[in-house]
Amino acid sequence: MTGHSAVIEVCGATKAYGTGTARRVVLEDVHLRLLKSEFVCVVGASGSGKSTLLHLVAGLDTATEGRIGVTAGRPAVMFQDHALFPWLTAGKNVELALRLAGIAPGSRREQARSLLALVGLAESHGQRVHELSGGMRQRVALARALAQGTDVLLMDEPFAALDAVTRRVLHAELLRVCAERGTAVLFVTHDVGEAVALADRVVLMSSDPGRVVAEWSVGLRSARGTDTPDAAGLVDEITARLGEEADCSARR
Ligand SMILES: Nc1ncnc2c1ncn2[C@@H]1O[C@H](COP(=O)(O)OP(=O)(O)OP(=O)(O)O)[C@@H](O)[C@H]1O
Repeated sequence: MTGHSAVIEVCGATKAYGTGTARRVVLEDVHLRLLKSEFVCVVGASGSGKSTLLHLVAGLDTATEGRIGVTAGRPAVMFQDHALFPWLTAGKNVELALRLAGIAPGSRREQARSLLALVGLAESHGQRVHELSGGMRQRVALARALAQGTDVLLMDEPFAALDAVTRRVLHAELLRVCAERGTAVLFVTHDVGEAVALADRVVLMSSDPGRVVAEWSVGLRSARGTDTPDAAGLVDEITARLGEEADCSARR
């Protein structure tokens, strides 16, 4: 991997599914680089290959061409569906991840407690997942992802199923936790407002095939996470460009 502090480096990644006349190029020559502690949101129309890109970076699928480098082993992944064990307590779910990360049995319980406290669930250690609200479950999922102890977190619409207020609270929590731990985040969403609220950088993908076609540095334009006129202007600008891309792909 080139560059000192890049934690994710995607170089010319192409992904095609099928063969012969059924071959379909979903991603084409995608380049993307994330530095330590950087928060990058990927937006694009449905089917533009955002999830596919995340799967490639996660090592859940392989690129047809190109190279994908991730430092510090396997990144943690968090999806819209929390995928927790509902019959286990919040604490046990996190402890399980700690066990898989090779943490010694004696310190798992304490570490699970402090991770749950970090995501604002200090009191819920002993509660079973099925007793928790949707927002609380996503917090447990975040604690479990953090339990893997990696510098890189990959998130695919993790808050899409939550109401606006809960989502806002979790945005603030996520930014705080990642800043505290120096975690880099690659976050997929089709909500441009969410992207501008969270990201240092927003990357826009085209469809058919998915390519990185535009990029905005949010920090240069507005303070993230706030309802400033600059942030609203940036949301409008990115949304307009997203619309142009959707029109282009509809004409192809
Ligand atoms: N295993 C697969 N086999 C064949 N085609 C696939 C496979 N996985 C994804 N695709 C196709 O790749 C394209 C991109 O899918 P992907 O889920 O990455 O898009 P997306 O931008 O994340 O979409 P959305 O915003 O709707 O979640 C879609 O047309 C999808 O049908």
